[in-house]
Amino acid sequence: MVGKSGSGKRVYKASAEEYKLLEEVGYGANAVVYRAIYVPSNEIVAVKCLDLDRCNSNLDDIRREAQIMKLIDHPNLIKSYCSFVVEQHLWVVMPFMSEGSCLHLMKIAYADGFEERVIGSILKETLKALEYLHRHGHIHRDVKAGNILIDSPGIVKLGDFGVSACMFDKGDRQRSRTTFVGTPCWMAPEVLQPGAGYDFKADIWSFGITALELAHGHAPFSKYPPMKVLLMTLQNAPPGLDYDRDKRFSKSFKEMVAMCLVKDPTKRPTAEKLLKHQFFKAVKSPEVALKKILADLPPLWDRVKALQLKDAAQLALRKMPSSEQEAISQSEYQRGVSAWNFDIEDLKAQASLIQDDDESSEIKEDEENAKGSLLEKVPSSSKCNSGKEVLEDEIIYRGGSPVSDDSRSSSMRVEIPESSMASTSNNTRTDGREAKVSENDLMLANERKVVDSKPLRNVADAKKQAFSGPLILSDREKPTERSEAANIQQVASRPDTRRTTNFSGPLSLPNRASANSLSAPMRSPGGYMESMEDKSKRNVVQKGRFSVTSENVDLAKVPEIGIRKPTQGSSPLKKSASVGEWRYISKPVLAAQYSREISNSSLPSSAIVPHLQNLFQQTSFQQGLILNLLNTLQQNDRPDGAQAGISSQSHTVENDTADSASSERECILLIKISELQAKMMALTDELIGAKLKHIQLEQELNALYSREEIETGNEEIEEA
Ligand SMILES: Nc1ncnc2c1ncn2[C@@H]1O[C@H](COP(=O)(O)OP(=O)(O)OP(=O)(O)O)[C@@H](O)[C@H]1O
Repeated sequence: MVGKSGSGKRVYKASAEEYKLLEEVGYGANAVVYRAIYVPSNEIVAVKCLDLDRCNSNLDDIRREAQIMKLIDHPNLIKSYCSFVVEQHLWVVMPFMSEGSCLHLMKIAYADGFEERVIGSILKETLKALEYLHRHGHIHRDVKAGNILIDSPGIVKLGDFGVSACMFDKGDRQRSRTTFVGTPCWMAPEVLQPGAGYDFKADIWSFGITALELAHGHAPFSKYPPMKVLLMTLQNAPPGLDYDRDKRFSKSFKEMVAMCLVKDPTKRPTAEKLLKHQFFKAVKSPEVALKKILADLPPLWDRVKALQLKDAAQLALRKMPSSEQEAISQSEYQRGVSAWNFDIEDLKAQASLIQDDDESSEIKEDEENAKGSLLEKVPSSSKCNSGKEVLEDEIIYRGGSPVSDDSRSSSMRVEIPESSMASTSNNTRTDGREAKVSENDLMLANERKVVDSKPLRNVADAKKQAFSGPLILSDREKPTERSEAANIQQVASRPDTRRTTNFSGPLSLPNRASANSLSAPMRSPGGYMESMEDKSKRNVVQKGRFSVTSENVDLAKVPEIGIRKPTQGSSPLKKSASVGEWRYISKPVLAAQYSREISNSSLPSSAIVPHLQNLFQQTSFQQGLILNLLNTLQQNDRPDGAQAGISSQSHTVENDTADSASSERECILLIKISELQAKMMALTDELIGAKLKHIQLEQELNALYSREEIETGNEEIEEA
């Protein structure tokens, strides 16, 4: 089997042996992307390795989709040269976009977003791609900065079309799919609204969100937990560029964004019409507009590594036993990974976790700006904690409204078996490679490390991993069998990071356990529209798990960074097969080993980061344990006898003294721990900065060397 390049001249063989995978240049919810060499012609290409196991799809359908991707022919769309199956992966060969995605660019160098002229140029190219797709009856459904790819010297292409996340649901697959996939921040309200159905105008909404993302460096609401974003998208006024706050942007840009972000899809312009908007008239060609932002950047793979390291460090720092799910989901969410499987039970559970103590100004601004019609129906005092009610009203009941046409509804509705709910295991990286940062990753050399198809085999290995440990800190293993008492006990034994900031009063239990134990089944008909011609055909918003996928960072690996790799199963932190479940193995022996290794070696500063992370994790974990012990002490000493077997009479003066002494100790410990945390964060930031600087210096040095070599060569020639 062979494929052809866009020009129709080059032929690509559909066989893994013909491709040499080089560095990892990107990762998404379902795929890892590599720079690769097409051996027969020595050409650089990109190979996207899509994990079919995670797609929950019929192979023929995926093949058909890949064919569609091959047929696409537009300068602003990434087309595939060919695709083929390697074990449980689909390899899609496509042009290599040397500057990566706009999201990567922002993360590495433009955290606050791009200048308007850059944005205009990127958006115009993207819009041309959308216009082409829509004209041909396709909806992209995943327009976002992470899917807008750039090649030097400024070619902009929309990617992730056709294969990503098995977006094209047709025929049988529509019925068999058990997850509703999308990237919440970018999703149009009608997409989130079960039963509403949607068409190509959903792309225009996502396009508007992408404009905001490029302007601010992040999508609106990205700091909120995912389920809150769903509610906010449905209930709040649409986000937009603020006329005062976003002074640096022109009126026409603001207008253009506002046109896209209208809740009623029929009122949004088509891509064709939008292209004629005033804003796009003055836009320069991307080669000119993007030149400045692409200058002086390290190679894509080094950027990706740096980002991975940063992500890993951030997650590790935030990672605490009871907040691991929030940390991961938040990270994924902010990255805009499109693998969110919505499950109302989990949504309800998450809703109960929403707190109004968000500190970021963005969140406050968002809340101030939010003048949602539906939200107004909810008493303000209960908005946050009543997320559950809001969900029930707005999602469950509306979503569950019966579809009158029985035959249609039977083909639309999908009820996920309990087993599949329990087995949603998306925690391993999509290609099965050890996530993120390995010892090699930490080496800053510009060596081009060649990888083979080993990562694909590792998937199976990763899945086979037995996760066991003496201390199980998850309450999710058997939700239906667990008693409330057991929940409480388990939660009591689980440290909660939020407590660390609360230095006074008794340590309260989080409500996650009870929230998570909600188990009422829910079905939800929903709406996808396949194409413009197919508007009447309603698709399924299926029940699935609100699954947290952490392909981006495998925290289980973080403690291993920079040290000898422990044997399988000996990592102190393991992911279990079920979502969000973590098991901790407290191992002082490992800690001792780490410190021995650190002190015995002259490691470069970059290699120390992971050790710091590890120390930090251990500290956090110990902190959790201390808190739990203190909590248990407090509960046992409580005078009201609420705890079994304790009577008020037993509360003596000694107990009072012990109480105050222990709470004093608790305070001191907590303060110390917080100080340690702050120091660790500062150190990690510093080291990451140093690493990036190192890369840059190395490049400069290399350039100097080669210049010198050339000069010496010239001199020799002259002398000769
Ligand atoms: N052709 C390419 N050249 C260079 N980098 C690429 C290419 N294709 C994809 N990437 C990088 O890989 C990342 C992931 O790819 P992609 O979005 O296709 O995967 P995915 O699993 O579908 O992700 P998502 O979760 O965003 O849907 C992109 O964000 C981009 O940074």
